[in-house]
Amino acid sequence: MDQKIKVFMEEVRARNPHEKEFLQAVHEVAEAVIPYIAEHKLYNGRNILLRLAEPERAITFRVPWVDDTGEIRVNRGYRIQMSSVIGPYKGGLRFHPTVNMSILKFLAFEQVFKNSLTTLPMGGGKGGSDFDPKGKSDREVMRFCHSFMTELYRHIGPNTDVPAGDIGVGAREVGFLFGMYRKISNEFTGVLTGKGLSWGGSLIRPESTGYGTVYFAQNMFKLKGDSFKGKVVTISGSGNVAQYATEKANELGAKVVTLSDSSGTLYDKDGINSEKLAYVMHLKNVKRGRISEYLEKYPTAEFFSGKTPWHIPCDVALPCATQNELHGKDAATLIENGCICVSEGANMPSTPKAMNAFVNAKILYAPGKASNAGGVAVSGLEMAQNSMRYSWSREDVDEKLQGIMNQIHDSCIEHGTDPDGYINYVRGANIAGFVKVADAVLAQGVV
Ligand SMILES: NC(=O)C1=CN([C@@H]2O[C@H](COP(=O)(O)OP(=O)(O)OC[C@H]3O[C@@H](n4cnc5c(N)ncnc54)[C@H](O)[C@@H]3O)[C@@H](O)[C@H]2O)C=CC1
Ligand SMILES: O=C(O)CCC(=O)C(=O)O
Repeated sequence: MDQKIKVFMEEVRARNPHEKEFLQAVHEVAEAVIPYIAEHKLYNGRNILLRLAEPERAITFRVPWVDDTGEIRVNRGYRIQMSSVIGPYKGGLRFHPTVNMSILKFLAFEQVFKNSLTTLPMGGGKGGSDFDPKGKSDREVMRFCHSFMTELYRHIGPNTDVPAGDIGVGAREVGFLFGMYRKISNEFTGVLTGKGLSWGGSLIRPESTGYGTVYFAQNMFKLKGDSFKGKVVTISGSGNVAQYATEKANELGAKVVTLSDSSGTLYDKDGINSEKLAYVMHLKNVKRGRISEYLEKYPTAEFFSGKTPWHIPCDVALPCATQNELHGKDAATLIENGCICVSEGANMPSTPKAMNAFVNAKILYAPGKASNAGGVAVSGLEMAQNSMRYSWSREDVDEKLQGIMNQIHDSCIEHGTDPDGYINYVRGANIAGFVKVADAVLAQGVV
């Protein structure tokens, strides 16, 4: 089997030689799915995974814009349309200086399997730009978003490709992007999700990724007769996903003691309660400051400059910042310190060594494509509400989100249970995500 995986990866590597993150994401899926294909004749000899590892379309484009000093700036825009076999391309836009083809292709590839897991009819895509919103004025961000959309609009549409937010793209950016799309297409359609409530957005979409990550962990605990009550939780990041994971973990009786950003980790041993979280939300979403500024208001907290949260002892770790932010040695430290559950809010935050360490230690470990699927799931519900020209209540959407997270958890159990009863959620998520897409690929022929 190792030989089959090696041969497959050689072919993918030959075509994408320098795309480290993309190759990492493909390898993780191949390790689970190639043995499964070998045991299921229906999928044998059809090169399904090879086809899924090649984007249907990868678009790059120039994004010129004018900064506040009048200087003309240029960034690169991207949209990777990975697979539309089970529905329109769906996935976020990331604005961050590290954005490149490898990162967006890994994200688009993950998105195909994640969206399949949600049970909703959505294909996979991802896009973005190397534009850095940090330190830019609202007007600069608006001019950039408008320019970005004047090219992107010709490649997307409510039945073709429906982008949303990701790192660096939140409610403000989605607003500017939607405004330009509406103007140049002369249509008001659900072409983006994560929209404002008064113009087609869904209740619970801002909360959904963070809440979903906690709901997934709650499911893992439930199976063991355990819960979040009294657990100490470390969270990385302090953006959208981290904020709402904190809110839900607090609500379930846990104590969240860390948040972070690219400058370091905030540690508040007394817990980041709802009052302190409101301060963080203002700091990050309105003031757009650094997490270290928390200490100006709550001076008993500590700040570890340049460090991630994983050295702080905890029962539960929720990585909610970015890819490869949790290394093998961090996983070893977490396990040594008694961590019993890791649920990923970010996409591929654990390196392969860290993933193996969690699985080998047989702790509860959920990979992002399962545990963070709540965000795109509620995006799918936003699309459904837009099509109906109707809005569901907060309770309705939250109940549907919980139902979807439960179903994803059940699919992982179905495909990931080891003979000794341990649930390998990595294998479970990859196989369950693959089966639905593979069946559609077979039904539709070589296209
Ligand atoms: N927003 C959504 O609905 C979804 C987001 N995700 C993933 O969740 C993660 C966080 O995304 P959001 O919270 O939406 O973005 P955001 O832009 O609101 O927040 C990103 C956070 O990550 C931190 N961060 C970014 N790069 C970092 C680095 N190199 N080192 C340390 N910290 C870093 C930022 O400081 C910030 O706190 C990403 O991996 C994203 O792909 C996954 C599913 C859905
Ligand atoms: O809501 C969406 O369409 C995208 C969410 C996303 O980017 C993700 O799941 O990583």
